[in-house]
Amino acid sequence: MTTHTHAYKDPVLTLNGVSMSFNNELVLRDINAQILDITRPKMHQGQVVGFYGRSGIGKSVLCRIMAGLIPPSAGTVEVGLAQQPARPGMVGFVQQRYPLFDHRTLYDNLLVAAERKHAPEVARQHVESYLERFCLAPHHKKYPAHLSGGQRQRAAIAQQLLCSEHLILLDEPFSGLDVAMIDEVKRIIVEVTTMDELNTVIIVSHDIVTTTALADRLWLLGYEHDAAGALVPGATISPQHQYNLAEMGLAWHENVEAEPEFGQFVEHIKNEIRVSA
Ligand SMILES: Nc1ncnc2c1ncn2[C@@H]1O[C@H](COP(=O)(O)OP(=O)(O)OP(=O)(O)O)[C@@H](O)[C@H]1O
Repeated sequence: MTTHTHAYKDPVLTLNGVSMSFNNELVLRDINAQILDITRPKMHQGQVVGFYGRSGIGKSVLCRIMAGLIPPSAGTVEVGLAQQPARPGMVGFVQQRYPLFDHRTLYDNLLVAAERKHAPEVARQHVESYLERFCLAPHHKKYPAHLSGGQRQRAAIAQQLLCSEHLILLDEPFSGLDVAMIDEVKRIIVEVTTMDELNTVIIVSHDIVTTTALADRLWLLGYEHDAAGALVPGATISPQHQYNLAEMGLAWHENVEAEPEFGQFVEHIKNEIRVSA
């Protein structure tokens, strides 16, 4: 196992007693979790959090709460070094269908996002730099309908990064992609986290191997049982289901997936997911 030294600083995301009910049905129960800014020697790299759980357990609901799109029934979400309550637009949220404005070119889609945060001239510079970084420059005059699935996805990630405050949620970024595209999305996620030490990407995925290989931290949403063995209503992320891969020597590094400890850990996670619902 490779040892990678690291240190933690201030929080960049705090979930404080988050619960959510719909029509008296408790979906999420008392979630307490925190992501701290991580520093590594000679590296300015952010973090990737893999977020897992059985289908229908509440991952999308928690993402919408973290993105400030819906308020929780109880608890708070605080974002960024200033630890401000999450508001719409603060947290980038790339949903599966990659929503872009169909009647605007790719360039204009990105410019609208960048102008939410920057003055027009600075916004243009940011858009041009992101078009280059995400290999989208040759397509900047195209409308979303004329982009490939992968290009739309890269555009949606760039759009959310341009207007958000370092935190970005990706909902199933690997689903429906061929192996070459999965490699490309992985490269982009690594690129996003290496852009800025504060950049944090939360990946909701059923693709445990691909996501764990990229992750520094994992959250597993599941149910708990009471002392009598009965299921407690409402899914939560218990402390033992908040894994710190940096401390386990399994945080992202070249070819981590080839290491025997990685394979054993993935099997452990799969088993935990099987028994968590
Ligand atoms: N607006 C709503 N009103 C009522 N119930 C809702 C609402 N939104 C979500 N739910 C319920 O909350 C639960 C969790 O849904 P959610 O979409 O978060 O699951 P998920 O873990 O993202 O599932 P999947 O992996 O299949 O996408 C489901 O039972 C769903 O029906």
